[in-house]
Parts: sequence; structure tokens; C-alpha cells
Amino acid sequence: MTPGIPDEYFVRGNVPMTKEEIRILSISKLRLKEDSVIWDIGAGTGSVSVEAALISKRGVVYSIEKEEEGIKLINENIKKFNVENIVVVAGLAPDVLLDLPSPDRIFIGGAGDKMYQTFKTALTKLKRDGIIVVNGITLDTAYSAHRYFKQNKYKVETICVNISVSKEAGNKTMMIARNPVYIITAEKEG
Ligand SMILES: C[S@@+](CC[C@H](N)C(=O)[O-])C[C@H]1O[C@@H](n2cnc3c(N)ncnc32)[C@H](O)[C@@H]1O
Repeated sequence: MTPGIPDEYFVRGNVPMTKEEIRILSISKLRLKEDSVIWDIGAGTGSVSVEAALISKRGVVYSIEKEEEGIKLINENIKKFNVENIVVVAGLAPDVLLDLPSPDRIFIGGAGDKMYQTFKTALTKLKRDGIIVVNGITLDTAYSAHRYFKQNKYKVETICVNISVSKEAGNKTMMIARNPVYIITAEKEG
């Protein structure tokens, strides 16, 4: 399976999942290597973890999630896609991050009210030449993340992704707009 797995292929519950197009862009911004060690913080359904694990076949993905429903879905998706290089970490970031191996790449899909503490631990543990990608749906998250990485001397870029997807309406086709999502990418200068 190559990147770009359709949303409906994943087992989904009531956990908000990162949508296919946002997943593709976010994973592309991570510039994964075959042997990358990746943290997926706020892993939700595990959709990003699964796609990342299929790309970084010789690496490991640590899927960090605080909710029981998410943990169940991540395990179901691991089974469904038959991936063997995902380690599920049940618990709250940043507490559970401290004992994990240092990552080459970090994706943050959710950190709740632990956002700043999670950013801080992420930057402390990220390997040299590492890349962090954050998804945000509010201006506040986008601004906070962008400013935090910039203040810490990271090269940072924020993109705002506005996507419309076609929907059949009788004999016509309409474009249905999705909410904008911010993708913030940070890497060490130089
Ligand atoms: C938007 S969802 C992530 C979607 C996920 N990328 C996917 O594709 O399914 C955000 C997730 O972050 C989790 N979360 C929020 N704060 C967290 C924290 N501090 N530690 C661990 N998980 C957290 C939530 O429980 C939720 O499942």
C-alpha cells in the first residue's frame, strides 16, 4: 500500500481522524526515511501512524494516545493493515514521551492543553536534523506553534489548507468545502 490510503479503508469510531489529503501533505512535509523513528502524538485512529509505518518500513512509529477508544482503534488499524513496526503508547503527552527513544520525526495531531509542554519535550528529544509537523484547526494553535518554533530558532513554515471535495447531488456535482487546517513544519536552521 502506497501513501494516500482512502479514509474509508481505516477503522473509525468517534475519534476525529486526520483526513486523507491532510495526511498526505503532513506526511510529505515530514520527509520520512525508510529507517525513521517517528512519534505520532495524539495518534487518534492511528491513520497517520499506519501510513508512516508503511513508508518507514525499517523504522519504528510510536503512537501516543490518551483515550481508550483511540488505543482500541489504533490496534484495530494495525491489525487491518498488518503493520509490525508500530508501538502503541497509552497515556498523556508529554509525560509518556520521556522514556521513548529519541525520534527523527514528530507528528503532533493533538496535545490538548498540554501543547506547550509537549512542544518543549519534543524539541528536547528530537534528533539533530529532525523535523516536526503539527496540525491545527484553530488560528490559536497555528500561531502558538509557529511562534514557539521560531523563538526556539527553528526554520518554520505554516500552510493553510483549504480543500473542497466533490459530491454528487442528483445529476449535478457540487464542491463541498472542508474546514481549513494549518500544517506547521519546523526544522533546525542550517
Ligand atoms: C485530531 S485527533 C488526531 C487524529 C489522528 N491523527 C488520526 O488520524 O486519527 C487528536 C487526538 O489527540 C489526542 N490527544 C489530545 N491531547 C493529548 C495528549 N496530551 N496526549 C496524548 N493524546 C492526546 C486526542 O485524544 C485525540 O485522539
